[in-house]
Amino acid sequence: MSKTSDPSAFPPVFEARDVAVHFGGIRAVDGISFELTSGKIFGVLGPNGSGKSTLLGAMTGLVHLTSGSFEFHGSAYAARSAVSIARGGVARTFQTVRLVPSLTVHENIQLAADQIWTVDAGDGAPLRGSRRRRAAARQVAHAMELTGTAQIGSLRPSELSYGTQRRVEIARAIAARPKLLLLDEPTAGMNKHERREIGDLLRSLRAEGLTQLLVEHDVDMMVETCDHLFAMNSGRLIAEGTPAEVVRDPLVEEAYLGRKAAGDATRQ
Ligand SMILES: Nc1ncnc2c1ncn2[C@@H]1O[C@H](COP(=O)(O)OP(=O)(O)OP(=O)(O)O)[C@@H](O)[C@H]1O
Repeated sequence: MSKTSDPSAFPPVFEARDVAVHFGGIRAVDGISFELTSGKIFGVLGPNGSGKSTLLGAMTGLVHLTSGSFEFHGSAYAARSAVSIARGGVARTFQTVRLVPSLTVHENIQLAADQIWTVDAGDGAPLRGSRRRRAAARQVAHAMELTGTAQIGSLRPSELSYGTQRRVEIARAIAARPKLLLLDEPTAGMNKHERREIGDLLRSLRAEGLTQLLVEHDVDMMVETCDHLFAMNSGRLIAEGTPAEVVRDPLVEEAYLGRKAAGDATRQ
């Protein structure tokens, strides 16, 4: 159980129970359980190939579970399609930028809102016509404001720095008005300044109550940004707790931090 949760006061937003994803003989995710509670930033640390992206893929319906189950706001969803999971409120960004090159920033962000906005936030009634368009436009404007992309709405992805493209991707995910946002290495390829900006952005999303699960290799950023960390190795959860606890865990040091340090030394 997540140490950040008090089950009686805050039922989990998301629960994974003994989840496994096998590709033939490869146990990419090998029987892990965890809970995500509301309005916090959770992080997943782990060396290359430890199963982090496969886990996010399974959580978003892009990868089939071999066994185990997920619950989102108390409802099972392992068998649902990726589209229905997204419509249900789980959004994600990918390791590589996936913006549509021929569309402007605004159009890219609008795309997500158009696909997702089918029901009213309050009463769940289907939204149609101008009501639907107005609701989507409000959410697009809000996502662009939050991510600092409002001033670049008319530009195309090729005119933006890599870091800004990543921010547009986050804006697109937020425009789908998720209840849970999964971020796969959002700061990959960014400089220190851009990484700090992304950290600030994730904290401002947390202040709005958005639950987030972040996969990152930048340990400093994870420690600064996350409320609770999970550490994976060879498809298994080897530690969880506060960032300070997890980075000091001997199993994590051996599996991830030690190996990274050795790798860094090799490259120098
Ligand atoms: N579609 C697939 N078919 C076969 N094997 C796969 C597939 N996807 C992932 N794997 C394997 O599953 C394991 C976990 O991979 P995964 O990409 O989830 O790790 P990761 O922790 O996200 O790694 P990285 O940090 O490098 O992105 C690896 O051994 C990988 O080669």
